[in-house]
Amino acid sequence: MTTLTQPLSNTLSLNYLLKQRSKWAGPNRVKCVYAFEPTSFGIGSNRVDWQSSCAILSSKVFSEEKSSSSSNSAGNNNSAADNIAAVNGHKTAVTDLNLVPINGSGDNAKSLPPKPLTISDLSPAPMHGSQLRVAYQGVPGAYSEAAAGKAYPKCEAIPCDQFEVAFQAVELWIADRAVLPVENSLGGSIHRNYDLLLRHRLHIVGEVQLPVHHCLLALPGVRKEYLSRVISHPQALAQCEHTLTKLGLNVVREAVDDTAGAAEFVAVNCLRDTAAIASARAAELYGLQVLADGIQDDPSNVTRFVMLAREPIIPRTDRPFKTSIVFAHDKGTSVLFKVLSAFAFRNISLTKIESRPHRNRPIRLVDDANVGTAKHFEYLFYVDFEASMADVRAQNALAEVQEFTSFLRVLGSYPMDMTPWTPSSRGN
Ligand SMILES: O=C(O)C(=O)C[C@]1(C(=O)O)C=C[C@@H](O)C=C1
Repeated sequence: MTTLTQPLSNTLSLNYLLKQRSKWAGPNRVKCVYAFEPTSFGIGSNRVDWQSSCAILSSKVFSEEKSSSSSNSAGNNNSAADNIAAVNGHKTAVTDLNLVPINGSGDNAKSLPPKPLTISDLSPAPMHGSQLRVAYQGVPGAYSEAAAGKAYPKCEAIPCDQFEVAFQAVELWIADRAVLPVENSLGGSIHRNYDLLLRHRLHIVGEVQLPVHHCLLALPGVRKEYLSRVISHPQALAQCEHTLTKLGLNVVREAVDDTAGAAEFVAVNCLRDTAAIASARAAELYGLQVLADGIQDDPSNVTRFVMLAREPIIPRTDRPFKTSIVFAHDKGTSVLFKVLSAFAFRNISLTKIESRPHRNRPIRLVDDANVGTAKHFEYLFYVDFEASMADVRAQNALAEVQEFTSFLRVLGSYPMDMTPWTPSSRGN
């Protein structure tokens, strides 16, 4: 039987942060310093939570700008703001969410032309008033660092040695956001992060797509013929597999934690027989030469990253949004078909469906009467669809999905990355 551990309270997290931050701040990497039993499911794991999440998401649509003092779609009389506080467990979320800029406000709002929204505008500013701190997995020069910079141009990027640590950094208020890869156009899904999304209670607040342009890096003076080994992140090795062969490199491939970490390893250990696959920026940072440029098998190689925060953002309808959900069902054979048809009938496009085995890992479900039971599911399904939770079609589709499933959680509703991109451009 799995028992849920108490989530760290904000006070606890802040005390912890005060103790640890001086040690971890600046260039030091955040390390996994403690372990806690991961919660099986967080906010939105049961029907009541999910319903209130949906109610909040649907009742506070900025484009309508109406007072939402009347009853909300969950059928109670709380204001949307109260609901946010209830779901997130503290009132600060309300203030936080009000920081989202809406078409200019204040005395001179009318004279200003409407400013185009950026992804970072839609995400609340940090409560501490300083630079946004963004956790990523890897060391400086990693693609994840570049993705953090693309998502939040003025952020302080905080390197973490594992994905799990990046999640924890946000949960413990050491970072304000985490930016993590979820899929690559060549290598497919990064399953570890799908599993972690489920085990942690962070919300997806945005996405960025980063063109990934790999280089073969070695110590200055080293020639290709000297190489017996190439090291990199497993995804990067997979993305360059054919090109390595075409380059005539008869080398052992070895996986390490991240691309820039591989470059650093070659440089620090003065390895003349080893090359790293990493970015041009990693070459500059660690003093390596570029032996081959653009070695990814597909020039359109792109990795999709998601931005995670402690609070959800308010979904809107005035620009394209995506919503990510995860669900499971424990009976019936046509459930998946029914779920997918809930979107198809409403003309909602699905951009991604991913199934993850969840065998022998019990999930604690809590019903409306607060009675908990442990259930086993064979698979969890992750679905991304192109609609905002502020869109009635999405609300209706999810209400229907809820009928067919035993577990449903909205991971986030967030602006789609619409950045125009050309394969030849270097993203890093
Ligand atoms: O190792 C890095 O530089 C990363 O940021 C990780 C990562 C990944 O996990 O997929 C990110 C983008 C590339 O697809 C290759 C590696």
